[in-house]
Amino acid sequence: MTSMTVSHLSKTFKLSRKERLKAVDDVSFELSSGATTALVGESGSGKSTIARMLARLVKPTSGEIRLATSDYRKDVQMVFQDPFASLNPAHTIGYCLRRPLEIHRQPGTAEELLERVNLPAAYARRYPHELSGGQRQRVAIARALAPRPKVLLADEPVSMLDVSIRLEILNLIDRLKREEDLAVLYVTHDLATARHFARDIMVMYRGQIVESGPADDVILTPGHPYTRLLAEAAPDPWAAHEGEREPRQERRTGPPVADGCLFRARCPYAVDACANEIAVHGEEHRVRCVLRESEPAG
Ligand SMILES: Nc1ncnc2c1ncn2[C@@H]1O[C@H](COP(=O)(O)OP(=O)(O)OP(=O)(O)O)[C@@H](O)[C@H]1O
Repeated sequence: MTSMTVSHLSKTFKLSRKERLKAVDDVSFELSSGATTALVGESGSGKSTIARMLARLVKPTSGEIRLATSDYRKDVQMVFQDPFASLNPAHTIGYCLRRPLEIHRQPGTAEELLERVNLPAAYARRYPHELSGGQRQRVAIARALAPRPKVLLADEPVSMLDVSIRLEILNLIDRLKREEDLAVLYVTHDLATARHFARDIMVMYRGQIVESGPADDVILTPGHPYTRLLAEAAPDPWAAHEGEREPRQERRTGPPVADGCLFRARCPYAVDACANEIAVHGEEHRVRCVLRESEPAG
């Protein structure tokens, strides 16, 4: 069942009097209950801006976000990248978890929420600084679940955690998704976990979704040259820390590209037609590339 429908969503940041940055450019997709959708792409491609618009932390420039249910504040919750910044150090874990229960008038206790994320109930009396990064992220997940949301936005939920515990946290989100029938948006630059945990993958490049479809199709038979590049360059997901992240994409403040494929300057297969308006090909597995017509994925 569709939980959230995103239509023609765009965000342009005003950098100065003259400079504008199109961080998200006409993006449409749906999130379904009981399914994880991954949003992948290199740093600066606009993934977080999409998640933050869905969480109502950033106002869209245009487009529409429609929720199947009526209580947006309760039904859409977010887990952030940094578990050290997301919990107020002045309050106990119990307080952090009881607040959303009270605000959203939900039954249950902080201790029950802790058990749902495999932490001892006694942790309710502890303070955030007494917990490890992974334990804090479990608390952040428990807090997000307290209002019994329909949609969970997970923005790089494990990229700041120790490699050794990343899978545990992703498995936890996966279990909760099944148990609570949640629609999960998993924002990541890690293709391996995207393929493992997501039903569908959307690939972003410079604010646009250049490819989307069932996870295995997108990863095993990528149709867009950019997805192929990402798949070939994919770092070992369990290696070291974030030091090996790709360089941020150069900012897009130059003269706007009127039409055509934004990847064409970097694309080894670019042809003249890439400068024209690019149609999206395919129904379930969609690819925004002119070559798609003559050269099917594979
Ligand atoms: N508040 C803001 N003001 C101006 N520019 C912004 C703002 N927020 C994001 N941007 C810019 O928008 C672009 C997209 O950023 P965004 O954080 O969405 O990318 P991302 O794909 O999530 O990258 P990362 O993986 O590094 O988080 C970047 O060029 C970024 O510098």
